[in-house]
Amino acid sequence: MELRIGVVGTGAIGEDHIRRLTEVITGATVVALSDINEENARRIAKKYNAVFYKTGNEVIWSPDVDAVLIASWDPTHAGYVLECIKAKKYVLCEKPLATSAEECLEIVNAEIQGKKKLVQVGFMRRYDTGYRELKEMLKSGIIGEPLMVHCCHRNRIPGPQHTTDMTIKNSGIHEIDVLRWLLDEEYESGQVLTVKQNKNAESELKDPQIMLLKTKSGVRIDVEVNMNSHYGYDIQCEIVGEKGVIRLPDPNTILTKLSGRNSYEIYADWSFRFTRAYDIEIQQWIDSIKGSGPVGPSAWDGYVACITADTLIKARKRETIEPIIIQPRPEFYC
Ligand SMILES: NC(=O)C1=CN([C@@H]2O[C@H](COP(=O)(O)OP(=O)(O)OC[C@H]3O[C@@H](n4cnc5c(N)ncnc54)[C@H](O)[C@@H]3O)[C@@H](O)[C@H]2O)C=CC1
Ligand SMILES: O=C1[C@@H](O)[C@H](O)[C@@H](O)[C@H](O)[C@H]1O
Repeated sequence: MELRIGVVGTGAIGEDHIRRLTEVITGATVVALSDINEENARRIAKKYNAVFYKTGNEVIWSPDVDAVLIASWDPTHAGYVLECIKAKKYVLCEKPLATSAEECLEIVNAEIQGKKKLVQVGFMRRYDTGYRELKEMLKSGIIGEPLMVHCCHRNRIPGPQHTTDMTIKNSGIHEIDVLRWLLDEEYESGQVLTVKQNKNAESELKDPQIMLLKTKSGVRIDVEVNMNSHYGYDIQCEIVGEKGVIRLPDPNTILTKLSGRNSYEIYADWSFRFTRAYDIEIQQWIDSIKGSGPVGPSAWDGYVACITADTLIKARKRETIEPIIIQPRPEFYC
């Protein structure tokens, strides 16, 4: 049975997910889409033989749509996810789940009231081969207990209208989620350092920033989130354990030997770096919702990531170390 998918938001990743659902993923067809950029959405609808709807809610409530993928701007996510829960439809929402922890809790409570897990959040790094291997190695105990984690999240240039808070809530939120998943424990406290300003950054944008996190067991984490690396998209993660160190591999690009140099390509952005992870994420989402329901990052994971990001933003503004206070996890998400 082909699952009929509606897509809300057909910008960069929305269009890429539509291509993926059409050309790579099996068992699903994009039948409907919407975007406030009507001209672009109509172009994509024509290209993929889907129906254009004027509003996202029309896509969500359409009887021709079985499940929804949300890839519109961050502040629109919560409203659309709540609408999907009302319509009792499965939804894969790009990260962040919402732009505040309060909105995330509203989603969590609506899902619990509906008595059915419908929501998955687009934390695709959990599907990246490198991160999965790191998790397996940590579990094997080969490096002993993890003690420290050093990460870099470097973007070549920021997207339009990128703000200082978004560096944490839109970009750094990937590390917030994936490190909690890797280490399999919650955070205790967080802090953000701003550093000497990159003069290539827009003047209002504090860039780069360093997120510092401490987990409940005492693991210390530092993450450089840099929106203006200029040289490329570069994701690094090194875990220092009691007996050794493990490190996320760089993407497997071709080694070129030319003019007296060895060189590897560095990808320009996330769409190249995580292509395979998105493919696996979406295929597993489709397969799971045809079966007993989503098994990927839940609305609860979306909430924990968001409250952590909110706390880090507060810590940066106050120049303090802030406790990360997470509500008790409801039985529904255990
Ligand atoms: N998992 C990942 O690695 C990535 C996730 N994302 C997430 O995906 C979302 C979209 O990001 P991009 O595609 O890079 O941005 P984009 O700006 O290229 O596309 C966003 C689209 O949303 C549309 N939109 C805005 N308000 C809307 C509304 N009320 N209803 C319907 N459409 C609306 C815009 O017109 C635009 O076409 C963001 O939430 C972002 O955080 C983006 C890139 C990578
Ligand atoms: O989610 C993503 C973007 O929205 C974000 O802006 C980038 O910084 C991330 O690396 C990318 O994965």
